[in-house]
Amino acid sequence: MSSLVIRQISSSLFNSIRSRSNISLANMSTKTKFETLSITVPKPFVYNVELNRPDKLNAFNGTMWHEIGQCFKELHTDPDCRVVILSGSGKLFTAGLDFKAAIENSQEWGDVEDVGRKAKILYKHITAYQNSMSSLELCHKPVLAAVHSACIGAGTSLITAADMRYCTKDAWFQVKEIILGMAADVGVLQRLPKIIGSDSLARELCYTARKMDAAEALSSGLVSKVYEDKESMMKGVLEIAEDIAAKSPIAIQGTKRAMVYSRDHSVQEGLEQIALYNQLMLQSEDFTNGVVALATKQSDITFAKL
Ligand SMILES: CCC/C=C/C=C/C(=O)SCCNC(=O)CCNC(=O)[C@H](O)C(C)(C)COP(=O)(O)OP(=O)(O)OC[C@H]1O[C@@H](n2cnc3c(N)ncnc32)[C@H](O)[C@@H]1OP(=O)(O)O
Repeated sequence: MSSLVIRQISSSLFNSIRSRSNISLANMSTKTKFETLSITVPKPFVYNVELNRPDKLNAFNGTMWHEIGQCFKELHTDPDCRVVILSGSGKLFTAGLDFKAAIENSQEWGDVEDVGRKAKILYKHITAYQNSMSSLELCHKPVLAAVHSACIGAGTSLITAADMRYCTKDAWFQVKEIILGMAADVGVLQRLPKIIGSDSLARELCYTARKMDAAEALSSGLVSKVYEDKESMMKGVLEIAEDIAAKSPIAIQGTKRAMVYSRDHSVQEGLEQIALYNQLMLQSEDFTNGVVALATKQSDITFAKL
């Protein structure tokens, strides 16, 4: 064995021990407290963000819109978080827009007479809500949506900004905005056709607001897997999340960034983006350690926090 490989192996083992010692149990507790979200850490590096207004069917009020954006912005830079599971508490995932809160909030622009000024206020709200949804995508950590029972309106927009989706067999999805007399404006029209790969089916769902059941969600590619019930879903999704959390965070975050970027750019632009990323990241210890582990058949490799 060459001295270079020996040096690499010792560096790899050192980093592996250092990474393990970096996993501080003190950090694995609920962090920032949110009013409408519950954050827990079920396994090292795996966070569970739960929509937590069960008595209001997890409907989106102003606070929830704001806190989702705030939460994913924080998780984006949290080195203890490598993967996020997004679920809902109570009887269903979410009933979508809280129409009672929406009626109250409309007073802010309802009293303004001039159409241009009203429009400006509405624009501010719409773009803030869009940013809240997009925060899942802008967060470099993979987000796994776990849906049980109903996922309506804003909820369907929310899960289309996640990386992967899973559901229970009693789950159903609805793009309901058309019934409210509005064109959906927080991401589902943009993201759904690309996820399910059928523009025709996406338009049918958005124009008719018909419910899509779990079997159709699976066959159309909206979800990756259907589970018997919420308990088995949470267990199964946690296993997938743990698997991802054990991988190099540089590799996982780079992969997410490349896939989000490539969805919206040409193949050539995507190739350039990943070449620029990897010209830096292939110099990281994760790459050296990963290759050495493979070459020396080490199976328990761990990676330092990022
Ligand atoms: C710029 C903003 C862009 C965002 C736009 C987003 C748009 C959308 O999200 S459109 C979708 C809006 N949501 C709905 O239309 C869902 C309406 N609710 C239902 O269909 C049913 O409630 C549901 C199937 C979710 C559950 O049915 P279930 O029989 O189990 O419960 P209910 O007896 O119907 O409801 C229990 C109480 O919850 C209240 N409630 C239900 N949904 C909402 C909601 N979205 N917002 C506020 N409150 C909701 C319902 O009124 C009942 O209250 P109470 O009568 O006081 O017991």
